[in-house]
Amino acid sequence: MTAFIRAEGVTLDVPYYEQPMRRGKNWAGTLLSAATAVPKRQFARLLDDVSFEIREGERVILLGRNGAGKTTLLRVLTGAFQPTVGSLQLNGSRQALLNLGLGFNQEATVHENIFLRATAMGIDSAKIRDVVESILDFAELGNISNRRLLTLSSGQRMRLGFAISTVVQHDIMLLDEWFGAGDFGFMRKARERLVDRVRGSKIVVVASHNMELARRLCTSGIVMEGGKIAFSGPVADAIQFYRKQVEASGKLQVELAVATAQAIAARAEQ
Ligand SMILES: Nc1ncnc2c1ncn2[C@@H]1O[C@H](COP(=O)(O)OP(=O)(O)OP(=O)(O)O)[C@@H](O)[C@H]1O
Repeated sequence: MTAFIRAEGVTLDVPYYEQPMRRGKNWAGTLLSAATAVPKRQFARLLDDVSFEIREGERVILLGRNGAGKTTLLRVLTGAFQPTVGSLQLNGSRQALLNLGLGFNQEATVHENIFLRATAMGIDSAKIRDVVESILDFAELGNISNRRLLTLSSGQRMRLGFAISTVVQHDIMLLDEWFGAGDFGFMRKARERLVDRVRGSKIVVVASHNMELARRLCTSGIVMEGGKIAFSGPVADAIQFYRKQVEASGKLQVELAVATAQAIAARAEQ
């Protein structure tokens, strides 16, 4: 089976509620306005007419400044969000490393959480039974597998999430940043497994600000800006485009700061 991802005119609108200013003349007024204020329902366009095709063998880095839409696009690719308009086709099994804590039940034990999470990932129960020991081994949690999840440290939970998410090799790998999970020793082990999974994947899409990673790992790049694709092409060109974009915005900010300082100085002289 040949893996591919094809997005055509993908647009995503999400509803959100805007809270009116809750400020009274005194604390009683503030309390009253907070109690009676009605939030206004609005829609935000997070992705706007996004089209691209990723073929088998491609490793794509999503670049862009904070809030450009990289994580949102990854969430659409995982199936967490359905496009409002446009179409998305994915051929191949997906492995998403976006939120390692997703699907955990705090009250359930470590052992039970492995079954919960792996089932949610679409792994059948016979396969889960086969891999449960290796997950516990990798996460180094075998000795506390009967403890409830809420008693674990955040690093231990992250290790568990990582071990479950990467236990099976998939065709398409979706990554949000090249994250660190757990302490130094575990991070080294996690990185090795990640490199292994990346090598074994037919398609990789990773959102990152890390240029070095982009150059080493990826074949092409997509630069996002305001929920749209600003550039798409070979990784070296994408990095160059992104660098120029960042430099231009830096220059603009300096120019704005200078203009503001000059305006303040001119006013002070009047
Ligand atoms: N549920 C939501 N409702 C409203 N706006 C949202 C929602 N989720 C994300 N956004 C907005 O969408 C935009 C894109 O967010 P996204 O997380 O995709 O950015 P990003 O490119 O991954 O940024 P970063 O590099 O900071 O991680 C941001 O302006 C964010 O505030």
